[in-house]
Amino acid sequence: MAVPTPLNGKVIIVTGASSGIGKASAIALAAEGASVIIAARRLEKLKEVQDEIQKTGGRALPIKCDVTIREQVKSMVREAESSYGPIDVLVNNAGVFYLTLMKNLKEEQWDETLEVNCKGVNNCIGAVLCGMIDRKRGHIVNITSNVARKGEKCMAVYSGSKFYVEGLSQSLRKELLGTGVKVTCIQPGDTQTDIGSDSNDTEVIILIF
Ligand SMILES: NC(=O)C1=CN([C@@H]2O[C@H](COP(=O)(O)OP(=O)(O)OC[C@H]3O[C@@H](n4cnc5c(N)ncnc54)[C@H](OP(=O)(O)O)[C@@H]3O)[C@@H](O)[C@H]2O)C=CC1
Ligand SMILES: N[C@@H](C=O)C(=O)O
Repeated sequence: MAVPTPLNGKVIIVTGASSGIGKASAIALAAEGASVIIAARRLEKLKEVQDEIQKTGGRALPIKCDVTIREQVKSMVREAESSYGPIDVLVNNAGVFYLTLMKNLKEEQWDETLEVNCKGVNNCIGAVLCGMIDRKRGHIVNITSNVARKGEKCMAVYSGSKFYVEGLSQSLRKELLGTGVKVTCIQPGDTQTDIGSDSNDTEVIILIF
């Protein structure tokens, strides 16, 4: 007989679940009995994660979604709810990271970092929040970073983007007091994933390696 767990039957969205921390989190949550919606841009990778979850008897629904595009996020949440029911937990994990010195003006990387790490978080929260408030329950989990509380060189824009999420979370937590909706930030330590592998600031690469 299956042992009941606190996550049994919960409906949980994990963004950025096609690799790294999001993928590992989705697999772990499904193993605890949650129905997991796995969202990211690379559908083929999401399907591999779904296969891995289903092989051990878990439930996972892959949905292609770019968190920077608000309409795609709303549609992902609609599809998730029509398949699995109301969202209990949103894990805002999708993120990008470039190691770069600000003076080297990697402007496209700055913009992408803010689009994904800040606006993507707004879009995802915006798509689930009213439903959670109406149901008087829900949990928003934001993946930030150690550099969300203390800056480090070569990470100015990334660190700023994660400070943003910490600030948003503190304010939202106060705004939601008494509603039954919780907000949590998690600051993972350094984890070996593909993040940062597209960094191409040669000065940083020379500095670090
Ligand atoms: N690794 C580490 O040391 C640490 C990581 N973190 C944070 O953890 C989170 C996960 O990072 P990690 O697992 O390391 O990195 P990965 O690069 O392995 O994962 C990042 C995920 O984000 C997704 N993603 C990126 N852009 C978008 C987008 N526009 N829309 C939807 N999904 C997107 C990617 O999927 P796809 O490309 O398929 O869209 C991918 O699944 C990030 O927020 C990161 O800042 C925090 C502290 C330490
Ligand atoms: N390693 C950094 C990015 O992934 C971090 O600690 O946030």
